[in-house]
Amino acid sequence: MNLPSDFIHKFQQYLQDEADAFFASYQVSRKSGLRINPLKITADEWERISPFKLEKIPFAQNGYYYQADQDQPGKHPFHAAGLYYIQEPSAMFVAEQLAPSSGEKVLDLCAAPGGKTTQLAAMMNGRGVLVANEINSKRVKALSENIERLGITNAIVINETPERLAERFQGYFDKIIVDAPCSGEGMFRKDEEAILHWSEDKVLACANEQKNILDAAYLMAKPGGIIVYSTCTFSPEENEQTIEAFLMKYPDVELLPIAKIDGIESGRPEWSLTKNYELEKTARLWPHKMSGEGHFVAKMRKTEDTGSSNTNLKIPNISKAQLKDFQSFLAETIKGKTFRNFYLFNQQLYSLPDDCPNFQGLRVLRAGLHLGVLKKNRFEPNHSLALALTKDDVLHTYPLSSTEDERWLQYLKGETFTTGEDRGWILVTIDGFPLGWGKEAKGILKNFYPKGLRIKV
Ligand SMILES: C[S@@+](CC[C@H](N)C(=O)[O-])C[C@H]1O[C@@H](n2cnc3c(N)ncnc32)[C@H](O)[C@@H]1O
Repeated sequence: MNLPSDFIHKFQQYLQDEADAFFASYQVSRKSGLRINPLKITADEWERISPFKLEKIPFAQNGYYYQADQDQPGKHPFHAAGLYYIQEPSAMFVAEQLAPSSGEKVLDLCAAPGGKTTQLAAMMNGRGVLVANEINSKRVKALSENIERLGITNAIVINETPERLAERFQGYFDKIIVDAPCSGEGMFRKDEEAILHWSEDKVLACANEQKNILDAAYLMAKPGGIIVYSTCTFSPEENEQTIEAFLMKYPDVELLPIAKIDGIESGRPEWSLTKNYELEKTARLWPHKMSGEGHFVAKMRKTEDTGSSNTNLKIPNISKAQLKDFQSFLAETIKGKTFRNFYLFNQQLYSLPDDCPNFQGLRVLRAGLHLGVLKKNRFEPNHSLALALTKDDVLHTYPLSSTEDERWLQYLKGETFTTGEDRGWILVTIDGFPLGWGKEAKGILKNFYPKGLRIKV
């Protein structure tokens, strides 16, 4: 791998004796990670059924290293069933620092494709409000799909600039992650493009952008609210110096300590412009000190009250009579599970989180749980609903096995099945975990796995 010469020169200066070990890490193959989804499976159950050779990641609850030369977890049907999220190991450390609780109001400001969002959602366990925002209109679609796949029911996916979001969510959030766009020096092993696009100008441009994004995050935090800032780059301009500038601009913000475990080190106060020794509290994950690509993380608390702008949405916005076809679907398909906070938008029916904020007028891709669509005299369930259920929530399943035959592959390709029965909506499962819907009539199970997700033949 050919590292940019300016990059080598820069880190020889910064790292001195350590520089050779740092550069050598770029020549070693990287370790891949996956994080299991506790919304669907416990660690014990996963360790019993895992088809992959795994090793625990010490600093991330639910995180495992896998052997990329032996296994392809992205192609296993458990991936389509949302049992795990494939994530770079050191990235898993970031959301652990925010550690939201059930019921809190949480923002992931730069969220796509959803690594941190899905981790935060698992910690929130379906309660509270999780706003996942992504500025890029293509990347936000992948974010929305990942939220669906993992069965997350309390997220609102938004495609706005941080500034526009801040106008609407002033003083609203208990906890915010700013996983900032950066020069990606920790991506060099994974992505040659990151090397080609790197320059010192890019580092400085990213540092400017990061400061603007943090301004918006500051406005959106409640008094007492926590902001976790992270990058996957090493340049001090985007890390210690970005936080240094933030602390100088907002004197009410205080840095909070991060536990330095398992090879994780302190940030480098000596790399800040004012040698602010508080920056010792930040964390650096170095690829030559732990198994992962590297990250910088800072955890802060805002103390001042800077006003608030959001009000709750008025829900439900739909009458009991309009819900008639949905109620018939529930009676015929679902057992022992209720839904609330109904919200109808263009005939699409959602179940919103409790205390849902007013998102009207913003570009929203997904709000809470997408239940389905009200068609003329019938209700058609959405794929999101299938992935948010368990096999025990429904009257009928069509069980597929990941080991016995390849019918799961036929299902993911969109094929129909002959069942000989006529039971209506059926939850198709893989080893007991929902994969999607099928509709059975006159002995044929029609495939409702979304066309955009199907495996191409
Ligand atoms: C490091 S990535 C986020 C990764 C994500 N948090 C995850 O864990 O999967 C940074 C994101 O910031 C977005 N971004 C780029 N410029 C931005 C800006 N000016 N404001 C907010 N987000 C921006 C990028 O599109 C990108 O998706």
